[in-house]
Amino acid sequence: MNRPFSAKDHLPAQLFSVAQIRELDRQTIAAQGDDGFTLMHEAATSALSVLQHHWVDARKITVIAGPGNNGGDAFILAALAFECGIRVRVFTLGDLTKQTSAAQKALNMAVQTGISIERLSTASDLSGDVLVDGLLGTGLSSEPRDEFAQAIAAINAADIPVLALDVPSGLNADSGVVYGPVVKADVTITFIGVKRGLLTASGPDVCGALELAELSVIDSAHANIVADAERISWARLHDEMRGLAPRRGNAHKGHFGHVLVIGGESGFGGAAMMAVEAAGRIGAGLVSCATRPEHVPALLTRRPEVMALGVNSGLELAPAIQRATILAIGPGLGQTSWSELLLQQVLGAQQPVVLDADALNLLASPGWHCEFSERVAVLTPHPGEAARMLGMTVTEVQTDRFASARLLAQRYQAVVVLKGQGSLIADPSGRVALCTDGNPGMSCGGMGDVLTGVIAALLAQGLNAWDAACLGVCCHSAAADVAVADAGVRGLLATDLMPILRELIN
Ligand SMILES: NC(=O)C1=CN([C@@H]2O[C@H](COP(=O)(O)OP(=O)(O)OC[C@H]3O[C@@H](n4cnc5c(N)ncnc54)[C@H](OP(=O)(O)O)[C@@H]3O)[C@@H](O)[C@H]2O)[C@@H](O)CC1
Ligand SMILES: Nc1ncnc2c1ncn2[C@@H]1O[C@H](COP(=O)(O)OP(=O)(O)O)[C@@H](O)[C@H]1O
Ligand SMILES: [K+]
Repeated sequence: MNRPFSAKDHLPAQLFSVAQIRELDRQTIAAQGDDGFTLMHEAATSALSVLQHHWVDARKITVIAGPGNNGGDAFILAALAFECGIRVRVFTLGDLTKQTSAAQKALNMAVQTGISIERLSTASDLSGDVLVDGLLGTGLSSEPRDEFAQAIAAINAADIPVLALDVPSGLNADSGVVYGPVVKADVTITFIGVKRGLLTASGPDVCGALELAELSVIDSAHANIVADAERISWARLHDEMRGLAPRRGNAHKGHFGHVLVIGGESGFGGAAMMAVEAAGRIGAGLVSCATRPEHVPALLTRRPEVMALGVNSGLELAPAIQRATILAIGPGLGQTSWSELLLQQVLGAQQPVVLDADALNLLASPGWHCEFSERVAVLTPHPGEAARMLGMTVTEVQTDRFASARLLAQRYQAVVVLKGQGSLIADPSGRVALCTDGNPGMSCGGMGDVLTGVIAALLAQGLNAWDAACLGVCCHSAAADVAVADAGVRGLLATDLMPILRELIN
């Protein structure tokens, strides 16, 4: 098996909000005692070396510079490239009378080298070996306005590799949201720290290869500012030994917990079966399943190891709950009176619990809200479920995934996994981790059910809610990455992950 390696593992663990980056920026510039030109020069220097590293043969580049400091970076890069013997064309856009003094100096530096500086228009010829996108950085405030939108479209249409400075123009680097047109970069060199939005929602779709130049940010600034979120991946957690301890020889099944999966209303039996199988493959000592009786034969045929309980009225559930050490409810649960009766009993029990899918939809409905401050609980909503739980639209949830995950964790007093590209794990104290594993092959039915089983089995083996959620999300996503490595993303099935989960967890 290929060792799963996140393409993001060269990046540090610390992820920052844009406000934090601006503060690191501000404190460093204050200490340097200038208007920011020194830091800008350093940013441009590192960007040029990234350009030359990725495009060794680049002899002719076109630089597109906006009116802000992102444009400032671009002007200096143009000047430095010219001095290295690269042919450079620079196009500008926007109101340059609004330039900061650092950006003005940057423009002057480019002018003084003798580079031709032109206004970008629809007739401009975007040619060369590389396009440098210095249009908009962290200062983007909304959907790119007219001429910026046209410029972005022209950059994307040019069919020339793009190096984005700091942020692909049009991407909100704080949230990962794209409001409208956005540059699709081949490489993004981001400055000072990794902005959290580059790694979640649409961020990874437009950054291309992401590189970081930390620049000479002063130590005292870093000491004052605690990163907003932590980047995690399977390889990182594994290297830091944040997983399960090796089993001792004298172990028995009672040491590894008993997961009871509850779900599988008529027509949805497979969901519960997938959670069951994943829990087994991650190493739960025992796995039971309470489901509609009609699903029991199929379940036992696929997995005779499971203890299958056919539940009709719902009242048969109590003894099974008593025997379990971990409850996992939701996969295929439905929202019928049967589902409600099962959920009620789970909410009345004490064991650590994983809640997913329809269990979350029920929790979101009137009269069902509850908090888990007295109980170990992991909630795993996708953005649609999160929207129902927060009384928002999906767009509102995604507009600030970090805030949405934190709000849910706080409201439910539980660890929350907000799923989707760049899955977030949040706890009630506001701590957030972002998983950089995973791929769009996972956008298929049943993937979430597998995750439920994975997290339940990690709880069963003694991890706390935070560690089980972080390790579970990374293991699940890394398994999907292994699964698509040779065969591609289309056609991945949730059950394809099962044997890989087993190899990874060992
Ligand atoms: N020394 C330093 O400070 C360092 C800074 N660094 C660099 O600075 C960048 C941040 O610079 P920044 O704050 O000037 O913002 P930036 O991204 O250039 O955009 C602002 C301009 O865009 C415009 N604009 C905004 N929204 C728009 C829209 N929707 N559609 C159209 N236009 C829009 C806005 O105009 P306004 O809306 O105000 O009229 C304004 O003119 C950062 O990403 C990094 O690259 C690094 O070099 C490290 C050192
Ligand atoms: N594009 C993607 N990139 C990374 N992970 C993804 C992507 N699409 C889906 N996933 C992951 O796949 C799983 C899908 O879960 P969910 O939507 O609950 O599926 P289901 O309800 O069908 O079981 C989640 O863990 C989610 O994070
Ligand atoms: K940019």
